[in-house]
Amino acid sequence: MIIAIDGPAASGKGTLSKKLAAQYGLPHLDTGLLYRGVAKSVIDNGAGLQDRTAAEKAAKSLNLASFDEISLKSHQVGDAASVVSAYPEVRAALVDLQHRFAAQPKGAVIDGRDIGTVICPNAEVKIFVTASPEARAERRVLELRGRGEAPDAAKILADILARDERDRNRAASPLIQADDAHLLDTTHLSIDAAFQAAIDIVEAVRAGRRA
Ligand SMILES: Nc1ncnc2c1ncn2[C@@H]1O[C@H](COP(=O)(O)OP(=O)(O)OP(=O)(O)O)[C@@H](O)[C@H]1O
Ligand SMILES: Nc1ccn([C@@H]2O[C@H](COP(=O)(O)O)[C@@H](O)[C@H]2O)c(=O)n1
Repeated sequence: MIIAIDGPAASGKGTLSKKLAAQYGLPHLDTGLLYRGVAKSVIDNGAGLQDRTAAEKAAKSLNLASFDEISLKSHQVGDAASVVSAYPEVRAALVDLQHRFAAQPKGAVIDGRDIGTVICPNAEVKIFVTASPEARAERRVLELRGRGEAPDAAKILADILARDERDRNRAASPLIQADDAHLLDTTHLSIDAAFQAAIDIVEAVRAGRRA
């Protein structure tokens, strides 16, 4: 079974994906980490984010084994990732890896922005996770505080809005809800309630396929 989870930044995709993967015994891929890896590599190599050749080279030589998730998960790297992810050549370089992950015998839970629309259009279950920008910014602020940082809440909200704008309006694989995706708005849901709602969606789809 392939479960495709898409949605904007800090909507709770990763949290839900990890929990669904544990629930159903499936491997999980956070595709945002791939784009973050490309952005970090470009930055570390001293190239500018507008340098498309450097970004494509970084995407083609991405080494997952060297990923340091903590540094990749920083707010700045997330913003940089949304710049390089708009380059079609970067996206193209990362498609095979995602397809190979999805082709595992038991299936997979994969989260990102274009999983239900481009990477796994035939996924059995598609969930589009969303939440208001304010709720997402508040979650991100709490997350960063938990890591010992002192984020500026107004700037975090502005950055989330700017990232939404870039991700939704780019030409290559924009963030969009697939026609057959189930919308899950977590604005007023706790993590546990959102997880239960996601399980309800998966179980309803499975029951429908059995019927
Ligand atoms: N329903 C929820 N209620 C409150 N906090 C939540 C909820 N879901 C997730 N969170 C918290 O919000 C933060 C962002 O969640 P998460 O990393 O899952 O989002 P994401 O969509 O994967 O983000 P990104 O795409 O930017 O990586 C985390 O600190 C997480 O614990
Ligand atoms: N399938 C994907 C996944 C991510 N992106 C881009 O990467 C940025 C960071 O992603 P996070 O999920 O880790 O926040 C994101 O803003 C997107 O620009 C993507 O394009 N496609």
